[in-house]
Amino acid sequence: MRMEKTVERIEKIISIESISKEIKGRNILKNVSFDILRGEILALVGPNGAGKTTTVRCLSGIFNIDSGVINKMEGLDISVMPEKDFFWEKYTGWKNIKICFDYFKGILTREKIEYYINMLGLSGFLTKKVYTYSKGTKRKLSFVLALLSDPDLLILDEPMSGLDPLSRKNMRNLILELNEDGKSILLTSHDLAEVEKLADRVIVMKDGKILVDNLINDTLSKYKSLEDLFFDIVGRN
Ligand SMILES: Nc1ncnc2c1ncn2[C@@H]1O[C@H](COP(=O)(O)OP(=O)(O)OP(=O)(O)O)[C@@H](O)[C@H]1O
Repeated sequence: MRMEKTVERIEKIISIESISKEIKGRNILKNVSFDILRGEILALVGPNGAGKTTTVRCLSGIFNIDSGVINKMEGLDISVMPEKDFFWEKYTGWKNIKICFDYFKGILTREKIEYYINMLGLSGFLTKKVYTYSKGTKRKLSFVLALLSDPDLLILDEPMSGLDPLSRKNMRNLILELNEDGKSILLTSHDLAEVEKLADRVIVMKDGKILVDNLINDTLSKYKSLEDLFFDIVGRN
């Protein structure tokens, strides 16, 4: 994980205390607790079905929690890039951006939006209708839409799925830039090499529970890579 960065580890912007969520009679989240700290890039990893997206949905208010508490700092602006893209598919990329831009009353300048679009290599696609986009291009548009509210906390649910290697690198650089500009970031990913490059802290989930919280370089240094640690911890539990 990133060695060179000093994160202010004091200010909790979100505190999740023992949340549980049942869906269709199954306990999907079981007493999940963790904090999100200002200025950090926090990654949530875990096998398929671990409960990462459910956690994100509880945080963003799409799901109500059955028990526990989510304390958010007052005035905190949160934006979510959902796992499943949501667009007006019959409109062009530009029109989708315009609708969200107007909704957020143009908080971001046009220059800034164009910068994001160029960083992600999206400019050539925006005059085309969204239903014609590939999976990766949709992810890039979804990312831009999530940025239009200029949030304090950006929640990215598998932002890089379907992206080619160059697009991944560009998105990674943009995430790092956004973080340097002061945004806190929570992301989920299956790409552990990518997580190692991005995250300040990693949480490992499985079966609706947290196996490891606060995974930082000290713990990781005992392993060759985050992937090795993941196989060890997830395999044992
Ligand atoms: N709407 C739903 N109806 C029924 N089961 C659901 C629903 N949403 C989630 N689940 C179940 O909850 C569990 C956790 O799913 P979730 O999508 O949160 O996991 P995940 O860690 O994000 O997985 P993945 O890595 O595959 O995206 C899974 O067993 C899933 O089948």
